[in-house]
Amino acid sequence: MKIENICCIGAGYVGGPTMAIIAQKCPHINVTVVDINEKRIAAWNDEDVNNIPIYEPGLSDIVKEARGRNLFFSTEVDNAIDKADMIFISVNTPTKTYGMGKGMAADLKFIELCARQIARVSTSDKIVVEKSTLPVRTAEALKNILENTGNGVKFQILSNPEFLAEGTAVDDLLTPDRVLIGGDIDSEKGKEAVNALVDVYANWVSKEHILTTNVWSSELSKLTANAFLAQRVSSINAMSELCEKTGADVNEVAKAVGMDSRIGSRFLQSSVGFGGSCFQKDILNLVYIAKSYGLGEVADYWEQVIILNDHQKRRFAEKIVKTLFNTVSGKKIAILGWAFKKDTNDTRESAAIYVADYLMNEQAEIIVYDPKVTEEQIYADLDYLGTRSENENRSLLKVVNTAKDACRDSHAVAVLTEWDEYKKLDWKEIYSNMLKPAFLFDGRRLLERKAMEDIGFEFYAIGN
Ligand SMILES: NC(=O)C1=CN([C@@H]2O[C@H](COP(=O)(O)OP(=O)(O)OC[C@H]3O[C@@H](n4cnc5c(N)ncnc54)[C@H](O)[C@@H]3O)[C@@H](O)[C@H]2O)C=CC1
Ligand SMILES: O=C(O)[C@H]1O[C@H](OP(=O)(O)OP(=O)(O)OC[C@H]2O[C@@H](n3ccc(=O)[nH]c3=O)[C@H](O)[C@@H]2O)[C@H](O)[C@@H](O)[C@@H]1O
Repeated sequence: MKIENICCIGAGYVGGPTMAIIAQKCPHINVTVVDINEKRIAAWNDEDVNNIPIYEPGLSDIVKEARGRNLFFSTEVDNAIDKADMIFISVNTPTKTYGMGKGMAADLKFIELCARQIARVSTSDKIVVEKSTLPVRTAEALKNILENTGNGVKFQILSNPEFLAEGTAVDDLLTPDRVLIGGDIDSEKGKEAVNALVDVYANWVSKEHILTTNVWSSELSKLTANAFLAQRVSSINAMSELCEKTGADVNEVAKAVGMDSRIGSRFLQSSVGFGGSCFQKDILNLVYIAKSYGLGEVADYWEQVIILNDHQKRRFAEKIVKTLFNTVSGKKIAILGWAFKKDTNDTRESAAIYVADYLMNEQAEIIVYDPKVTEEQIYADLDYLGTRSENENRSLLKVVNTAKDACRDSHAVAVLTEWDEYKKLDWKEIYSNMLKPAFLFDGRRLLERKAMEDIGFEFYAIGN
């Protein structure tokens, strides 16, 4: 079976970059990315490719190359669905904020809406691909919706979770560690569908890196991968606190431990806590699934990863207050970095939001500088928390355009995102423009203790 037309529902952090790469690597396939968010689609279509809605190194060049040739962005969802042989569902699956499973389960309403829409408008057989991260056995529900249309159209459902990380999305998509495709491999039609998707990826990924499994293994592998990655961060962060008490240095510990080839060195960077749209959401989802099968110990085991992460964010903020003589009321604190990691403009679940909120509760005046995050986004993140009124958020926190401006006349500086440019700042000048004693809190282990102390800073770094 040869795929000629692909439709992707959801033009977000996954749908946009993933489809851009497919379009670039498969010029013989027409790829249409659709979304109900008109502003987002307009931005993807902006004449100036620098204005596409997602910042990812290398992405704008790929969009420039393929857009208008075989890559299209549109709000005409029905049209694109009907034309496609293969439909990726790449919509958001956030944690539920209401009703059963509130605060834990994944909210699948957007997924269900997509399935119903596909069922309603399709007039020819289609392969439906789960690209969103979903609870194990979601394909069963999708199948149920799709197969009960009564119009004779046949659907095959595949699971093809995405493992890209933000900030390195283009590289991750071009050279993935593996592509995972789950399908109904016990049936001929199912195998055909799996092979059709394998063939798409085989345009640039070697066959050894394309793994096929049954649907449930594929769905569960995605949650498992994120849980393992987040667990490593929480594990090293747990050690960071012990390091601070004992004189050990968490970077040295991470290096020593990571050199054991059975452990490996990646994902052992201690930090102010992991953020991002997925780690927390996917682990909560895993905990909820385990509980729903009555697996209390399994649920508790994974929940601890989140509990430790919340603790890490809180203890960093507490450290600032304690160090500043137990009060930050009326004190100016500069926050460098709002994105949840470097090289992305995504701020979802960023540790910076929680640290700022904590300090604002202590009546600190916060000044933020982030090279890629807009003022509008920063206020939206705070307003979303609902801790205080919109007016109060705007009076307690200001956003500026340079690190120098953020730090001027401040009592303390907190580095919360590991942007490369912060390493190259003129820290001497920053120090000279701050109130004394000048406190510097490094939540990312970005700066050298000795160099900072030589300048005169009172320096604190996670795990050291
Ligand atoms: N952000 C990431 O780095 C990764 C995310 N994922 C998973 O991928 C999925 C998508 O995540 P993101 O791209 O970050 O989300 P996102 O929020 O950036 O994008 C989702 C898009 O879907 C659109 N949408 C929702 N319902 C729709 C509908 N019925 N019709 C048309 N468009 C609709 C929304 O308007 C939004 O633009 C989630 O399940 C997430 O867990 C997986 C791997 C990496
Ligand atoms: O499902 C998803 O959404 C994605 O989630 C993560 O990707 P992402 O959240 O974009 O970024 P990561 O590089 O994993 O970082 C997540 C958070 O952990 C933090 N982190 C990461 C690594 C580390 O050693 N220490 C650490 O504190 C980062 O600063 C960041 O806040 C996974 O790495 C991807 O494989 C997955 O596809």
